[in-house]
Amino acid sequence: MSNSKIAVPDTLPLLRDRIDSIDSQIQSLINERARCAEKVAEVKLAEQGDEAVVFYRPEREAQVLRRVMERNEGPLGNEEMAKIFRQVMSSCLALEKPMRIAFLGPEGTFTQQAALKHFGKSIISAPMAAIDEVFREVESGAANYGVVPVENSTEGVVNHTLDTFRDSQLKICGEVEERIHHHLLLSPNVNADDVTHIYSHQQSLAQCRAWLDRYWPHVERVAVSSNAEAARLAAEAGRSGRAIAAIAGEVACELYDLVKVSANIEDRPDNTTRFLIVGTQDVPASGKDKTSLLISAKNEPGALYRLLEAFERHGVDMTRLETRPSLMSRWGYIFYIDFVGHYQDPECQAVIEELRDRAAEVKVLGSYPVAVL
Ligand SMILES: O=C(O)C(=O)C[C@]1(C(=O)O)C=C[C@@H](O)C=C1
Repeated sequence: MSNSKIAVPDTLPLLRDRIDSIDSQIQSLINERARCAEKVAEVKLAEQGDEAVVFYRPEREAQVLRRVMERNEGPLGNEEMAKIFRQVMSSCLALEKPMRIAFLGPEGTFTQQAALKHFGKSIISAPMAAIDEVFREVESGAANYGVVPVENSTEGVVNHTLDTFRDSQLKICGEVEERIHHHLLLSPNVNADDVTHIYSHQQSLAQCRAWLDRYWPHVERVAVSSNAEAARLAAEAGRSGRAIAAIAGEVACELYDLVKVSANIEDRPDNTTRFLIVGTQDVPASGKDKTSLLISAKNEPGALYRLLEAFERHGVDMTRLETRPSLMSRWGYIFYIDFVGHYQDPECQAVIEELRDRAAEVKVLGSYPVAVL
């Protein structure tokens, strides 16, 4: 008989006794798991050496979380259960080695929210002022990994992130998707009727454009470096009695003690942002992976067709294509292509080889597990 079929008592004291006893078993098991992780760290150090040791293994984490979801029988939902295991693994990894994660700051940004979703809460947060600073922090070894936004379902790509990959040797080690909910926030010291300006990041202002046109058509919109910065400025203004509202998310609202004037004001309810995890390691296949490429192509008729044709012929599923103008006058365009599969899969290897024959440059930005959570 499986555990889920054991009879549940039906009085409050008995139910609580039962919960206490289960908690104690769960706690012992979590510590037993943590001891295994400590041992894993010793084995990795012995096998790989101090310099080369890689504690964080995105492909293994993705496999663990997928398995949790597959075997889950409820009543807790699959995602809810995976989130619990996400945090257990985060604690275990911190025991092996605490990870310093650089992200597009300041504290309270959606990028920080994405970093916590991907790595769990047991990380050392390192907020950076700009996307290229996130890259530099990882390149210099000051941070283990970085988190940057790459595309939004309403506003399209974050060009700055794509452009930074041109000159960086960093690899994409993972992706994470976050549903973006924007709120109009104000200091509790001021009145909504007195609002003179609305601050936010330019992308957030754009994502709420229709709502702003409808409800705040005459209030000046001001683009600032991030929505968390907008929240900080709104809080600061409120302290001197100035009514400046901010558009930002939940984390920023809490961090700066603001109140929500209106919640979920984004024009599209399915507004989602995709973030990338950048690091220095090549991630082995997890069984469900994506690969990102950067391709410089000559500006000549049929150039893009010849690139795409290779995907079709080998049956490799392309999930994204972005075009950026090349910075070097000699080449016309840079394409960013995402496709399903790992670069070591035979059919993906075949495509990449053909692309190398047809393009000026093909850079594999990384293969990484498809986002689980
Ligand atoms: O399997 C490993 O390599 C581990 O280090 C263990 C573990 C885990 O807790 O399950 C922890 C960190 C890694 O990122 C992956 C998995």
